[in-house]
Amino acid sequence: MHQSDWLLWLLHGKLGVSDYNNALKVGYDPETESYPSWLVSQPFSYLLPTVKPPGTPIESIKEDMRKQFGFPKDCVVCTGTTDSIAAFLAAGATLPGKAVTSLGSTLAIKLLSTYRIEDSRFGVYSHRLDDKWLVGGASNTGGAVLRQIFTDDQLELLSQQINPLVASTLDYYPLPANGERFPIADPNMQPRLHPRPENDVHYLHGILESIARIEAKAFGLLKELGATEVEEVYTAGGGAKNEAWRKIRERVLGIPVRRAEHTEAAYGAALLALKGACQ
Ligand SMILES: Nc1ncnc2c1ncn2[C@@H]1O[C@H](COP(=O)(O)OP(=O)(O)O)[C@@H](O)[C@H]1O
Ligand SMILES: O=C(CO)[C@H](O)[C@H](O)COP(=O)(O)O
Repeated sequence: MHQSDWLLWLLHGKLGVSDYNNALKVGYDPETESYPSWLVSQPFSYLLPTVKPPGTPIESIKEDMRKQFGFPKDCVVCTGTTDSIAAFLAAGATLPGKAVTSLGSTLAIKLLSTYRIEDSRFGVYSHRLDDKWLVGGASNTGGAVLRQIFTDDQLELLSQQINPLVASTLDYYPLPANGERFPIADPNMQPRLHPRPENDVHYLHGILESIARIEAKAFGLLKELGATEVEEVYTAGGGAKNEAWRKIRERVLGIPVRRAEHTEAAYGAALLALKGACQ
């Protein structure tokens, strides 16, 4: 059971229901809308959840939960999705070639593509989004490694002093611990955060630029593997507020990079609930 399935179960009380985005990671195939036969033949397969499209009504909210949280009597609980897909939905990107990079603790990329791409050599997989595909993966770089070095206040102050139009020559691979998933899949990959210059503005500039290069490598890889080519990137998550970083990324990626109008994944989850309520 996925975390979100458990949380929803507390609300509706019907055990073993999931959506095809969360269920992907337990082997569900969203294209054939079934589990593969090798999985179904396992002795534990009775534990696999029943899968519905995201935003499908499951059940009315349990009476005790309804009273505890003050929901209306007609409140219905719907299937959800994963956090970075919810961030994609929140950003409002609807056309192939549009992508959302979630700069939270990690860096998660979702590119809307007409084609489905799977390549475990590089940690690339596709989530279904109605009749299209969200191609991408999640890198362990991102905000968690920044927080190991700087406070959020320092990040804000130092970033204001960066000149984003000038390329940093510092070359790092910022990771919070050993191990990377995408665009390099290597559980033993070591972080590279040295040499550290004396000036913290230069250091942060080098780190942000290096993370932007990882993002560019990721989009380049998706193109090589046959995904629809990225045209524009929206940004969600805690890193979305960093204007210097946005400009660095725009220079490094060579395409428009915008802050999403709604940068919270919760907004995307609410849109799914709205879809379910209209069914
Ligand atoms: N000004 C900033 N510039 C870049 N990153 C920032 C800034 N402020 C906060 N962050 C990063 O945002 C991250 C938190 O974002 P959030 O979307 O809440 O993450 P998650 O939900 O994945 O934990 C932190 O890891 C932090 O390093
Ligand atoms: O790094 C993450 C959480 O730590 C990502 O959000 C997650 O791995 C992305 O998963 P998905 O593509 O299934 O939404």
